[in-house]
Amino acid sequence: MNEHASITIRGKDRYKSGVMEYKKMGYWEPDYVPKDTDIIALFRVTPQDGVDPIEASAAVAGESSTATWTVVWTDRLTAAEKYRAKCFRVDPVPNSPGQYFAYIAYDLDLFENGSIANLSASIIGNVFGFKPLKALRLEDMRLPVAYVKTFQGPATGIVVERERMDKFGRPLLGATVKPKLGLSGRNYGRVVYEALKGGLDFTKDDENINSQPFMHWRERFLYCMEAVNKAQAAAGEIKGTYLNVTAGTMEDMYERAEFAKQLGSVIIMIDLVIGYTAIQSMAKWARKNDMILHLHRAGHSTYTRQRNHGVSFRVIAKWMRLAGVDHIHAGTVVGKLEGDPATTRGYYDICREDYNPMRLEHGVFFEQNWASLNKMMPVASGGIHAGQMHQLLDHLGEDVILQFGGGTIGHPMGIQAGATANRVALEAMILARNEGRDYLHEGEEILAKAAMTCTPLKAALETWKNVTFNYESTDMPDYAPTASVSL
Ligand SMILES: O=C(COP(=O)(O)O)[C@H](O)[C@H](O)COP(=O)(O)O
Ligand SMILES: [Mg+2]
Repeated sequence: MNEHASITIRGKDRYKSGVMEYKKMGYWEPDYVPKDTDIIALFRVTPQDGVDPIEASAAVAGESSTATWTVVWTDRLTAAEKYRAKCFRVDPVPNSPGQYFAYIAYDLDLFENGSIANLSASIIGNVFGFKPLKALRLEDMRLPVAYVKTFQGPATGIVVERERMDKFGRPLLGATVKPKLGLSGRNYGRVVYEALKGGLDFTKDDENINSQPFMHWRERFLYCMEAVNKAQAAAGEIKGTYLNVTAGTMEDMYERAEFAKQLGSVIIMIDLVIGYTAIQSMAKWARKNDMILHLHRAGHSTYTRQRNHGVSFRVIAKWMRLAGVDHIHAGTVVGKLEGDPATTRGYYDICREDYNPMRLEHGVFFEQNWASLNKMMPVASGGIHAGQMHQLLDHLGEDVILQFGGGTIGHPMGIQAGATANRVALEAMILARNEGRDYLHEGEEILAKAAMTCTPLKAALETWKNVTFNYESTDMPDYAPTASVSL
């Protein structure tokens, strides 16, 4: 579609009152070469029937930067040509009739330093409800170094987290306390103790555990930290439990975080639903208070899952690395929740690399320099169990937290046994990898051998051997190896 030349109306006709197509107002500039300092957004645009894709894409550029539905003379009081976002490329989406990838460049001056709220108010502000579009999805963004550097980035980062936790050379292990709701503080603390004593590094609150009538937050924090301290003493290892400080107000969250710190917790937790500004505030608090900050992505699937509308999780992962969380739920591939292997790989790369090359096969459309921002630890959680250890290590690598909630607490011999099964399975797999074995293909054999001297692992493998979640993914990269979609 790039054969189209610029059709911007220039001179005095440009500012005549009335309605003018966005592509004529200067929001379609196919010759524009993005500057190193520009923010670039890639949208998947599905125009209404009969709407020109270029005009639809120019409208997205317009409505996400300076434009409104009619010409306004006040544009002339500004550096309008600079401030207009410019759609510079529109490509049909491979194998998806009626959908187009629109590349839009935004001048850095349009954004406030260090504010996801401000960035998102432009990029995903009004445009998603625009009538000429049937659907719209923000697929990816390129964030210039000059902008990245205005953010704090992860409060602690993978390297320092490993040093503080004294865990090296293997994924970390965790478990979400189950049932999600209803346990009293004392029973909750028992689950934490058993899981940590049995061999896990972390336990965690679930996304919807805050301060309910059956267990107020102080009860939970007190019993959890008692459990952490006892388990550390018993195991001789450093342990932690993510205390969820999510609450209705910032004041309440700070109060809960301060109490967690006072009790000696190394980590606190927040949910994505608290909002970008609250996340950034908690990240600053975490950096100041030497606390690891875990983010549960609760709510994300309402807008990340469908391929034609919403915001890709890869964009949310980028925003969260800027915002400064240390952990982020990023998918398991093999577990119970949405997660195509290639797309998930893309998310993990965004968390863990210093520099992301463009990898269309993983859904990563832009190279991204992270400019020394710390790395985020991805968290794999949701329907995973010890029998998948070889696949988890192969898909997700070493810098990851593997979290088995049901896969620890549901063990037939009890919670400690469930934790031990996971720890032994992981260590057996790491040893096999370090010995140079083809652990992916020999995985079942490696686990079976380890289970000969570990009854808890034997029981785990027997209980969950047939549990798989093989459903078609809804979100996969749209990648045609022959199409040229590089910038
Ligand atoms: O409670 C769990 C997992 O429990 P279990 O281990 O018993 O399945 C987490 O909230 C989800 O994994 C979140 O999903 P995601 O990590 O995809 O955001
Ligand atoms: Mg949960």
